[in-house]
Amino acid sequence: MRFDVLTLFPEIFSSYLGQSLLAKAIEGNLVEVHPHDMRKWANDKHNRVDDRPFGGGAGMVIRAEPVVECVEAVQREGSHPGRLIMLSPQGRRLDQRLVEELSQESRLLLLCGRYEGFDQRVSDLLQPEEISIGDYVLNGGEVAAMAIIDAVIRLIPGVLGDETSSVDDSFSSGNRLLEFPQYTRPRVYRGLAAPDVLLSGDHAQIAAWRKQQSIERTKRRRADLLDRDVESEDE
Ligand SMILES: Nc1cc(-c2ccc3cc[nH]c3c2)n[nH]1
Repeated sequence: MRFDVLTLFPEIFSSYLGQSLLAKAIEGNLVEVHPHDMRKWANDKHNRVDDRPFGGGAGMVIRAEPVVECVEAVQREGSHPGRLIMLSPQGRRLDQRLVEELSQESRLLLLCGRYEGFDQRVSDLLQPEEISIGDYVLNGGEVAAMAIIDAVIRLIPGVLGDETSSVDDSFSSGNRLLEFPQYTRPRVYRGLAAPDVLLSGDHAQIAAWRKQQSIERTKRRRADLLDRDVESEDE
Protein backbone atom coordinates (compact mmCIF):
# COMPACT_ATOMS: atom_id res chain seq x y z
CA MET A 1 0.00 0.00 0.00
CA ARG A 2 1.21 3.45 -0.90
CA PHE A 3 0.55 6.62 1.13
CA ASP A 4 1.37 10.04 -0.32
CA VAL A 5 1.22 12.82 2.26
CA LEU A 6 0.96 16.35 0.87
CA THR A 7 2.02 18.86 3.48
CA LEU A 8 3.82 22.15 4.17
CA PHE A 9 5.83 20.41 6.90
CA PRO A 10 7.21 17.11 5.51
CA GLU A 11 9.85 17.03 8.25
CA ILE A 12 7.08 16.20 10.73
CA PHE A 13 6.98 12.72 9.17
CA SER A 14 10.73 12.00 9.33
CA SER A 15 10.88 10.49 12.82
CA TYR A 16 7.42 8.99 12.45
CA LEU A 17 8.60 6.97 9.44
CA GLY A 18 11.33 5.49 11.63
CA GLN A 19 9.00 4.06 14.27
CA SER A 20 9.44 0.31 14.42
CA LEU A 21 6.15 -1.09 13.10
CA LEU A 22 6.04 1.34 10.17
CA ALA A 23 9.78 1.04 9.49
CA LYS A 24 9.49 -2.76 9.34
CA ALA A 25 6.45 -2.52 7.06
CA ILE A 26 8.35 -0.16 4.74
CA GLU A 27 11.45 -2.38 4.87
CA GLY A 28 9.30 -5.38 4.04
CA ASN A 29 7.85 -3.55 1.02
CA LEU A 30 4.38 -3.86 2.53
CA VAL A 31 3.97 -0.09 2.82
CA GLU A 32 5.38 3.04 1.16
CA VAL A 33 4.98 6.49 2.70
CA HIS A 34 5.96 9.48 0.54
CA PRO A 35 5.78 12.94 2.16
CA HIS A 36 5.62 15.77 -0.43
CA ASP A 37 6.40 19.41 0.31
CA MET A 38 3.69 21.50 -1.37
CA ARG A 39 5.96 24.55 -1.17
CA LYS A 40 7.93 23.14 -4.11
CA TRP A 41 4.93 23.91 -6.32
CA ALA A 42 4.66 27.55 -5.21
CA ASN A 43 6.02 28.91 -8.49
CA ASP A 44 4.22 32.23 -8.85
CA LYS A 45 6.43 35.35 -8.96
CA HIS A 46 6.48 35.56 -5.16
CA ASN A 47 6.74 31.78 -4.55
CA ARG A 48 3.89 32.16 -2.09
CA VAL A 49 2.09 29.10 -0.70
CA ASP A 50 -0.35 31.13 1.38
CA ASP A 51 -1.99 34.53 1.29
CA ARG A 52 -4.43 36.74 3.16
CA PRO A 53 -8.12 35.78 2.92
CA PHE A 54 -10.39 37.74 0.53
CA GLY A 55 -13.04 39.45 2.64
CA GLY A 56 -10.58 39.94 5.51
CA GLY A 57 -10.30 37.94 8.73
CA ALA A 58 -7.49 36.47 10.77
CA GLY A 59 -4.83 34.08 9.54
CA MET A 60 -3.72 32.95 6.13
CA VAL A 61 -5.26 30.73 3.47
CA ILE A 62 -3.30 28.15 1.48
CA ARG A 63 -3.37 29.15 -2.20
CA ALA A 64 -5.05 26.81 -4.66
CA GLU A 65 -2.30 26.75 -7.33
CA PRO A 66 0.55 25.04 -5.43
CA VAL A 67 -1.85 22.48 -3.96
CA VAL A 68 -3.60 21.55 -7.20
CA GLU A 69 -0.28 21.41 -9.07
CA CYS A 70 1.28 19.28 -6.33
CA VAL A 71 -1.63 16.82 -6.18
CA GLU A 72 -1.74 16.43 -9.97
CA ALA A 73 2.02 15.89 -10.14
CA VAL A 74 1.98 13.32 -7.34
CA GLN A 75 -0.96 11.47 -8.89
CA ARG A 76 1.01 11.21 -12.14
CA GLU A 77 3.91 9.61 -10.23
CA GLY A 78 2.04 6.44 -9.38
CA SER A 79 0.42 3.67 -11.40
CA HIS A 80 -3.01 5.17 -10.60
CA PRO A 81 -4.19 8.42 -8.95
CA GLY A 82 -5.32 6.83 -5.66
CA ARG A 83 -8.03 7.93 -3.21
CA LEU A 84 -7.64 11.61 -2.31
CA ILE A 85 -8.44 12.48 1.31
CA MET A 86 -8.39 15.96 2.84
CA LEU A 87 -8.00 16.02 6.64
CA SER A 88 -10.60 18.38 8.07
CA PRO A 89 -12.66 19.00 11.23
CA GLN A 90 -15.69 19.10 8.88
CA GLY A 91 -15.08 15.63 7.47
CA ARG A 92 -16.60 12.16 7.90
CA ARG A 93 -15.66 10.88 11.36
CA LEU A 94 -12.92 8.26 11.31
CA ASP A 95 -13.85 5.02 13.02
CA GLN A 96 -12.61 1.45 12.73
CA ARG A 97 -15.11 0.66 10.00
CA LEU A 98 -13.70 3.51 7.85
CA VAL A 99 -10.14 2.42 8.72
CA GLU A 100 -11.00 -1.09 7.46
CA GLU A 101 -12.45 0.43 4.29
CA LEU A 102 -9.32 2.53 3.71
CA SER A 103 -7.06 -0.49 4.30
CA GLN A 104 -8.54 -2.06 1.15
CA GLU A 105 -7.13 0.73 -1.03
CA SER A 106 -3.79 0.33 -2.80
CA ARG A 107 -3.03 4.06 -2.67
CA LEU A 108 -4.13 6.91 -0.39
CA LEU A 109 -3.22 10.58 -0.88
CA LEU A 110 -3.52 12.52 2.40
CA LEU A 111 -3.86 16.27 1.93
CA CYS A 112 -2.79 18.18 5.05
CA GLY A 113 -3.84 21.78 5.55
CA ARG A 114 -2.53 24.45 7.91
CA TYR A 115 -3.48 28.01 8.98
CA GLU A 116 -7.12 28.72 8.03
CA GLY A 117 -7.19 25.88 5.53
CA PHE A 118 -7.22 25.66 1.73
CA ASP A 119 -8.64 28.03 -0.86
CA GLN A 120 -12.07 26.55 -1.76
CA ARG A 121 -11.00 26.01 -5.36
CA VAL A 122 -8.79 23.13 -4.12
CA SER A 123 -11.95 21.21 -3.16
CA ASP A 124 -13.90 22.45 -6.19
CA LEU A 125 -11.23 21.15 -8.60
CA LEU A 126 -9.93 18.02 -6.83
CA GLN A 127 -13.14 16.84 -5.12
CA PRO A 128 -11.31 15.21 -2.16
CA GLU A 129 -13.25 13.31 0.46
CA GLU A 130 -12.88 14.98 3.85
CA ILE A 131 -12.08 12.93 6.96
CA SER A 132 -12.05 14.10 10.59
CA ILE A 133 -10.34 12.16 13.37
CA GLY A 134 -12.56 13.75 16.02
CA ASP A 135 -14.56 16.77 17.11
CA TYR A 136 -11.64 18.92 18.24
CA VAL A 137 -9.46 21.33 16.30
CA LEU A 138 -5.80 20.57 15.53
CA ASN A 139 -3.27 23.04 14.13
CA GLY A 140 -2.97 21.14 10.89
CA GLY A 141 -3.81 17.94 9.12
CA GLU A 142 -0.48 16.16 9.72
CA VAL A 143 -1.36 14.57 13.08
CA ALA A 144 -4.67 13.38 11.63
CA ALA A 145 -2.81 11.94 8.62
CA MET A 146 -0.47 10.04 10.94
CA ALA A 147 -3.45 8.68 12.85
CA ILE A 148 -4.94 7.33 9.63
CA ILE A 149 -1.64 5.79 8.50
CA ASP A 150 -1.10 4.27 11.96
CA ALA A 151 -4.55 2.71 12.14
CA VAL A 152 -4.59 1.50 8.51
CA ILE A 153 -1.17 -0.18 8.42
CA ARG A 154 -2.15 -2.46 11.33
CA LEU A 155 -4.71 -4.05 9.02
CA ILE A 156 -2.34 -4.69 6.12
CA PRO A 157 -1.55 -8.43 5.98
CA GLY A 158 1.96 -9.14 7.27
CA VAL A 159 2.50 -5.81 9.03
CA LEU A 160 1.65 -6.95 12.57
CA GLY A 161 3.52 -10.24 12.17
CA ASP A 162 2.26 -13.75 12.96
CA GLU A 163 2.21 -13.46 16.76
CA THR A 164 -0.05 -10.41 16.81
CA SER A 165 -3.39 -9.89 15.19
CA SER A 166 -5.79 -6.99 14.94
CA VAL A 167 -8.77 -9.34 14.88
CA ASP A 168 -9.49 -9.00 18.62
CA ASP A 169 -8.80 -5.28 18.78
CA SER A 170 -11.44 -3.08 20.29
CA PHE A 171 -13.72 -1.75 17.55
CA SER A 172 -12.61 -4.30 14.96
CA SER A 173 -15.50 -5.31 12.74
CA GLY A 174 -18.02 -7.24 14.78
CA ASN A 175 -16.09 -6.59 17.99
CA ARG A 176 -17.97 -4.15 20.20
CA LEU A 177 -16.05 -4.78 23.43
CA LEU A 178 -13.14 -2.86 24.93
CA GLU A 179 -9.87 -4.69 25.57
CA PHE A 180 -9.42 -6.63 28.81
CA PRO A 181 -6.71 -5.47 31.31
CA GLN A 182 -3.18 -6.76 30.65
CA TYR A 183 -0.54 -7.85 33.20
CA THR A 184 3.10 -8.88 32.99
CA ARG A 185 6.05 -9.51 35.36
CA PRO A 186 6.51 -9.01 38.28
CA ARG A 187 3.49 -10.88 39.58
CA VAL A 188 3.21 -8.44 42.52
CA TYR A 189 4.12 -4.78 42.15
CA ARG A 190 3.72 -2.37 45.11
CA GLY A 191 1.37 -4.86 46.71
CA LEU A 192 -0.80 -5.22 43.63
CA ALA A 193 -0.94 -8.80 42.34
CA ALA A 194 -1.78 -9.96 38.84
CA PRO A 195 -5.01 -12.06 38.88
CA ASP A 196 -4.22 -15.69 39.78
CA VAL A 197 -6.28 -16.97 36.86
CA LEU A 198 -3.75 -15.49 34.41
CA LEU A 199 -1.01 -17.64 35.94
CA SER A 200 -3.15 -20.78 36.16
CA GLY A 201 -2.30 -22.11 32.71
CA ASP A 202 -5.98 -22.90 32.28
CA HIS A 203 -6.64 -21.33 28.88
CA ALA A 204 -10.40 -21.77 29.02
CA GLN A 205 -10.57 -20.04 32.40
CA ILE A 206 -8.23 -17.27 31.17
CA ALA A 207 -10.39 -16.70 28.09
CA ALA A 208 -13.55 -16.60 30.21
CA TRP A 209 -11.98 -14.13 32.65
CA ARG A 210 -10.80 -11.89 29.84
CA LYS A 211 -14.21 -11.91 28.16
CA GLN A 212 -15.90 -11.01 31.43
CA GLN A 213 -13.41 -8.20 32.03
CA SER A 214 -14.06 -6.82 28.55
CA ILE A 215 -17.82 -6.88 29.11
CA GLU A 216 -17.56 -5.20 32.54
CA ARG A 217 -15.11 -2.57 31.26
CA THR A 218 -17.33 -1.83 28.24
CA LYS A 219 -20.43 -1.51 30.43
CA ARG A 220 -18.57 0.88 32.75
CA ARG A 221 -16.85 3.05 30.14
CA ARG A 222 -18.68 2.69 26.82
CA ALA A 223 -22.18 1.32 27.34
CA ASP A 224 -23.04 3.02 24.04
CA LEU A 225 -21.05 0.35 22.21
CA LEU A 226 -23.38 -2.31 23.55
CA ASP A 227 -26.46 -0.39 22.31
CA ARG A 228 -25.37 -0.58 18.66
CA ASP A 229 -27.05 -3.39 16.80
CA VAL A 230 -25.04 -5.05 14.06
CA GLU A 231 -27.55 -4.08 11.30
CA SER A 232 -27.09 -0.35 12.04
CA GLU A 233 -23.39 -0.72 11.27
CA ASP A 234 -24.26 -1.35 7.62
CA GLU A 235 -26.16 1.95 7.27
N1 LIG B 1 -10.19 16.07 13.13
C1 LIG B 1 -9.51 17.26 12.91
C2 LIG B 1 -8.86 17.68 11.74
C3 LIG B 1 -8.35 18.92 12.02
C4 LIG B 1 -7.62 19.84 11.12
C5 LIG B 1 -7.30 19.46 9.83
C6 LIG B 1 -6.65 20.34 8.98
C7 LIG B 1 -6.33 21.65 9.43
C8 LIG B 1 -5.72 22.77 8.84
C9 LIG B 1 -5.68 23.75 9.80
N2 LIG B 1 -6.24 23.29 10.94
C10 LIG B 1 -6.66 22.00 10.73
C11 LIG B 1 -7.30 21.11 11.60
N3 LIG B 1 -8.66 19.24 13.27
N4 LIG B 1 -9.37 18.20 13.81
